[in-house]
Amino acid sequence: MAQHAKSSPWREGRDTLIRMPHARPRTREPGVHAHLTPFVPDHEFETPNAPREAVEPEGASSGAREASIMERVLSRGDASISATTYESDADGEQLDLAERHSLRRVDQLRTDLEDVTEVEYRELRLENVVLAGLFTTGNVEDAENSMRELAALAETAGSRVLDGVMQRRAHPDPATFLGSGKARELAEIVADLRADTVICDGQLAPSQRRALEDIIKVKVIDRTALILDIFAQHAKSREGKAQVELAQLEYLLPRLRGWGESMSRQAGGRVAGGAGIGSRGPGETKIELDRRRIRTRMAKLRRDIKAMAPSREAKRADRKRNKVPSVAIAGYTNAGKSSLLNRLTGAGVLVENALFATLDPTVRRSVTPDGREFTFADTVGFVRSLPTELVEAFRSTLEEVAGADLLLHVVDASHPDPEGQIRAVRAVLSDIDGFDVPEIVALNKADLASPETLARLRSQVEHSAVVSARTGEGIEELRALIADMLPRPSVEVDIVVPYTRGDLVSRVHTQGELMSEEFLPEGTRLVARVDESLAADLASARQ
Ligand SMILES: Nc1nc2c(ncn2[C@@H]2O[C@H](COP(=O)(O)OP(=O)(O)OP(=O)(O)O)[C@@H](O)[C@H]2O)c(=O)[nH]1
Ligand SMILES: [Mg+2]
Repeated sequence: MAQHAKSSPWREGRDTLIRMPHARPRTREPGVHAHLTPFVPDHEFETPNAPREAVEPEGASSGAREASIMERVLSRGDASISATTYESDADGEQLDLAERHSLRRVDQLRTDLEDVTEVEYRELRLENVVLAGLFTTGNVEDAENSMRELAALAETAGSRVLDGVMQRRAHPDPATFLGSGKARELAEIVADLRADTVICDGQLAPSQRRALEDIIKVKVIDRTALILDIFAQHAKSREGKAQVELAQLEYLLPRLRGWGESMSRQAGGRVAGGAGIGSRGPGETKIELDRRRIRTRMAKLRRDIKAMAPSREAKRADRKRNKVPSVAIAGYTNAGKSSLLNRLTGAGVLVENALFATLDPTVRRSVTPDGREFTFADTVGFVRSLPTELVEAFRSTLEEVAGADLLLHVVDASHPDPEGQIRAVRAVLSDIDGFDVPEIVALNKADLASPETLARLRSQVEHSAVVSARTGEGIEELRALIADMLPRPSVEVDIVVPYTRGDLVSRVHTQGELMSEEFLPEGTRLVARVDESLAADLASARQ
């Protein structure tokens, strides 16, 4: 064990919490932890540091703040709920980085819950956090990776990770997640560092969270809440936003007790009167009111999402009808999916050195080297053990993948555990009904990965390409592999198309595989492979 401790960044010990100074990838203050190893080797954390001022004016008393929140909530009738600031159904251009950052600056932990009800959840502001994890099964590396990922997620959410601690124990403590003694040690660390939030690496039962908060005296959240928060910050499309909000509410509902028992309280008459919800009876608690409003909001979101579905369905049906083959790009978050898509298509899809830069499906057109058209769809990044509340929120992305002709699975080959990432992605995909799409594994970040790792990974997957989205290495090979694995048009034709039907000739160029083209007096003679519908159109055009 001592050996292990030496090579590991953890300061291990059976009787103390294991601290993980490396959990702090971006240091802005000179201090003890200034020499930290980044989470991912290429993480430069170049994201501009948005100022993190609080939303409320300085000096605002908590009473005044509460009143202003209340006002905001009350000024939103049901009508404004449907007019929530959803942006266009962006299915392509999602480039407004500046806008994202300004959004983050205003309210870095924005949650759409503000539209619904005043619950403590949305007062959650992750500023200075300490991470807490359990180190259950023997493997130190896994535990470290999981904590590093949590640290990177926390950074993505806009918080500063001050420290990380882990406890070695076989099972989470049913009452307090960490053992209660360890929780008290953690409370001291938190007080020392003046942290305001603890993020637990796992899922906390509502009662565990409350018990931990009672001991630690600051907000405690779990991995799911953190991921939800990031999703809420990054969702761009109308549907993405609605789905994330629904997931947030689902998560929130059983946890409506407030952050610590002391914070739950009875609603004053002011709330009931102004909210315009006439059905509230005397003596009903604020929490019950919130719960009802949340359910109403959830029902509305479900209806909205249902109503949005046709456009996506229609788009896909359209592609199906035109028989444009599609390639879905999937992979672990931060693997380089968007970068690779940019390389392959020259598209300006957002690339950001933060996890979950992409939240909505983004479709691009491309052509194979032999001229066949197809589409690429970028997708959201996966995380290890994606919380179940979130799976539904990503169905739009996942459906995109399931409906594709080919899966381009991008892997960060420079990650400490690429196999674990591959497994995580495959596990989620295999959960989708009828998922049966041929897969190409793109071993990305070859510029950083070791040749041994690349060789090992290559030997484990059937169709792979070693690439670097950054340097362009291997991109041509990948293109060729994609062209090779895309479904081929099935009908072979040898046909003369009259010169009046240039449209058909160009369709053969873009959709078919052209073997030869010859210009005869009566028209263009084409020898090609095309799909059935084009073959039928060609046949009917023949004189
Ligand atoms: N060195 C190196 N860095 C890369 C390469 N490909 C991507 N990156 C970097 O990895 C980070 C993540 O890239 P993205 O393309 O945003 O990753 P993604 O998989 O789309 O991430 P999400 O959409 O957040 O899930 C960025 O900082 C990229 O510059 C590569 O081949 N080599
Ligand atoms: Mg992306």
